[in-house]
Amino acid sequence: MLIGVPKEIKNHEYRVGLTPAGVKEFVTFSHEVWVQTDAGNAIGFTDEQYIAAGAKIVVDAASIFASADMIIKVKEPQAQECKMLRKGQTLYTYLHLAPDPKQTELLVASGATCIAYETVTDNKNGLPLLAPMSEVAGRMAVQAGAHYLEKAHGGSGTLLGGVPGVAPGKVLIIGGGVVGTNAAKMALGLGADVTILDRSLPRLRELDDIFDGRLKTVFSTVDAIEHYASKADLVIGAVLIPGAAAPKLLTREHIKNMKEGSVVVDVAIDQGGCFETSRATTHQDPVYTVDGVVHYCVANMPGGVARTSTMALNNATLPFGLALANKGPKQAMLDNPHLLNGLNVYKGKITYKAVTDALGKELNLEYLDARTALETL
Ligand SMILES: NC(=O)C1=CN([C@@H]2O[C@H](COP(=O)(O)OP(=O)(O)OC[C@H]3O[C@@H](n4cnc5c(N)ncnc54)[C@H](O)[C@@H]3O)[C@@H](O)[C@H]2O)C=CC1
Ligand SMILES: CC(=O)C(=O)O
Ligand SMILES: [Mg+2]
Repeated sequence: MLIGVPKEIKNHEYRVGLTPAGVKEFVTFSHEVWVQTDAGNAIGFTDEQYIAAGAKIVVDAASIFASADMIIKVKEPQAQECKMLRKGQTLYTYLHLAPDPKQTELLVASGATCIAYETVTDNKNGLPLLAPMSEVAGRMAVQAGAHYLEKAHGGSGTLLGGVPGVAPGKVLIIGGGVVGTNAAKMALGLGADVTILDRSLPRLRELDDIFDGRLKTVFSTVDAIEHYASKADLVIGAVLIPGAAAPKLLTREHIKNMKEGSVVVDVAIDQGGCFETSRATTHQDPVYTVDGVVHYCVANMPGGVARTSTMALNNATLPFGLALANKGPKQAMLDNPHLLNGLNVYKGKITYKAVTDALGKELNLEYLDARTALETL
C-alpha cells in the first residue's frame, strides 16, 4: 500500500503523522511511504532521517493526496485537504466531527473512508488513540492555567502552590478521565488544592485510590459545579461523551460568579467545549476574557509540545495503522471491533452514531452502522 504523510497545516501544528521510526515499520512490511518535504523538520525529524528510514520525500501535499491509498495525519483535515480526499482512499487521523458540520459535509462529499483516532476503543473501556494526547493536554492544562494566573498574563496573581503561610490556589477539574487524572497529577505536584468532579462513581472510587486522600472527589452535579467553580482559581474542563458534542456544564452564570482573574482551561474544546462561554482558540492567540475570567481554549494543545506528542501518538497509532495497511482497511476493521469503532465516515455515509445525533438534522444525514456499511456499500 502507498501511505502518504502530508505536513500539518493547522495553526502552530508541528506534529507529524509518522516519525521516521514509524516509517521504517511500514517499509519493513513492504509498504511505500511518501512524506511531504519538511513534515517533521520543526521537531527534529529531518527529511534525511525519513529517507534513511525508507520514505520518499515529496514536495507538495497535492501529489501525496492524489496518489496515496492511506493518508496518515494528526489533526482533522482542513477544508483544502478535505477537498483532495477521494473515494477508495483512507484517512487515518483525529476528526472530532460532532462540533464541526463543515468538515463533516466535506468528508461525506469526498466518499473516502475516514477513521477517527478519538473513537477507536480498547477492551478496557478506553480510547487508546486519544489517551496519549489526553495525557499531554491534561498535564499542559495546569501549566497553561498557572501561566495565565500571573498578573501580567491577565490573571489574579495567584501562585497555585502558595507558599508557607499562604494557602495554595484552588483547582477544580470537571471530568476525571485521562485528561482529568493527568491534570490532577500536575496540580498536586505544584502543591495546589485540587477537587475533581465526575459522573461515574466507579471512576471516583479509582481516583480516590490513586490519589490516596490528596485530592477531593465529588459527584458531578449542577450544584457541585456552581459551588466549587465560585471558589476556584483554575477550572479545567475535561469531560467526554465519546464522539459526541461536549455537554455545557459551566454556564455563563457560573463564569459570572467566579473570582476576577481566575482562569478556565477548556480541554474539551475539540468536542465543542464544556463551558458555555468557550470558543476554540489557537496557540498563536490562546486566550480571551469573559466577565473577568481568562479563557484558554486551544483545540490542539499537544501541538504546543509537538515532539513529545508526536512520539506518544505514534506509539499508539502504529499497531492499528499497520493492521490497516497489511490487511487492507475493510478487512482490518471487520476483524477488529475496536478499530471498527473508529470508522466515522464511509463512502458518503456517517457510520458513528454520536455524529449523526449531533449533526444529522442540520446536514440531513442518515446513520448507517459501520459493519453494515463495510459489508454492503
Ligand atoms: N484540546 C486538546 O488539545 C485536547 C482535547 N482533548 C479532549 O479532552 C476531553 C477529555 O478526554 P479524556 O480525558 O481522554 O476522556 P475520558 O473518556 O478519559 O474522560 C472523560 C471523563 O468525563 C466524565 N464525564 C462525562 N460526563 C460528565 C459530567 N457531566 N460531569 C463530570 N464528568 C463527566 C466521564 O465519566 C469520564 O471519566 C475530550 O473531549 C478530548 O477530545 C484531549 C486531548 C487534547
Ligand atoms: C486530541 C486532539 O485534539 C489533539 O491532540 O489535538
Ligand atoms: Mg466575576
